[in-house]
Amino acid sequence: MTGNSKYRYLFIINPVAGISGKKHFPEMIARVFGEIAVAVETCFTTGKGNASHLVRENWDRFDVFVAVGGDGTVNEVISAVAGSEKFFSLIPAGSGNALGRELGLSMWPARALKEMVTSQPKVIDTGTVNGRRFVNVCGVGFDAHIAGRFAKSKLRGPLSYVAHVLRDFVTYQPHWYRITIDGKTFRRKAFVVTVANTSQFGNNAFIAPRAKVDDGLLDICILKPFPVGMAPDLALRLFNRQLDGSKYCEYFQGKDIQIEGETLGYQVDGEPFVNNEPLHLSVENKSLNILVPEPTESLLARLSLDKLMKF
Ligand SMILES: Nc1ncnc2c1ncn2[C@@H]1O[C@H](COP(=O)(O)OP(=O)(O)OP(=O)(O)O)[C@@H](O)[C@H]1O
Repeated sequence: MTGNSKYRYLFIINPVAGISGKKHFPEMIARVFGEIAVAVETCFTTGKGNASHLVRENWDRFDVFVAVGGDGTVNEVISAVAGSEKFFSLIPAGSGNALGRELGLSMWPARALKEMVTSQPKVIDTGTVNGRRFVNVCGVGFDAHIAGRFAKSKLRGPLSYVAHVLRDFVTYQPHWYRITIDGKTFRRKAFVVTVANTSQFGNNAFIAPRAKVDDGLLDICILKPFPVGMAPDLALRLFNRQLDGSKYCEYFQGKDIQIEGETLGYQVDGEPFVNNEPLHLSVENKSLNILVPEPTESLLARLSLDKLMKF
């Protein structure tokens, strides 16, 4: 028996997240968790918004709501759990898996599930944008453009992201934005303006390398227009946690951010939205109880990969 045996778990599985089938998940979850938790149930989402609905519908029956899917599923579950005494957890099974990677979880669902048995409680920050909750990143510009493309695409998985980026980044036109960070306002033409609670878009693309999920701050990365020839250097920096060292990047930290612009399609944890109002973003310090295993080999593997890439 572990300390987690006192909890009642609801696993909310998105059947279309990522590229792997999910039909075997309920059986796998019952096998691993059946004997150690007070109660374990699984359910499948039926469409957009359904994961939040499933949390609310089952609120009193469970202590831990587990998202099984990608960052869109995570966003829907955390939106219903944040600010309460209930716990959130996740099995990364999507295309980008930004939060799972940030927390050092295994990208192999079966392994992540086994590691979850020994999870420890932690409290992390979330952000809000015009009243909508996010846990990873929110942004305007090229990332929002790609989120829109990806949402319409039938192909999922990391390679689908790469294909969209390669197809559109040469022709994408940067826009002007009026940005206010903790009361200081300035204008910038930008390829991307990202406001980040965690350091990455997903797939270890570190748009905000200094971001920490529990520091009470949002990190703002402004990627200015750059010559096409600089794309390989910026891509290398993105995956090597060094984007903030580029002369095309301006980097800030703050708690209260406003973004105004003519074109304000934006993305929230990878999901696209259209908006005609200025975006108001703020951090909610220590607003989400999570249950995750201590970072082990999966995080260590990532760290040693980072070290290798520096040589
Ligand atoms: N049964 C369903 N049928 C169709 N879409 C669904 C269903 N359940 C959930 N969705 C939607 O699927 C979308 C994609 O899910 P999710 O973001 O978890 O996976 P992903 O996009 O593959 O991974 P990532 O966000 O990590 O890149 C979300 O917008 C979610 O609302």
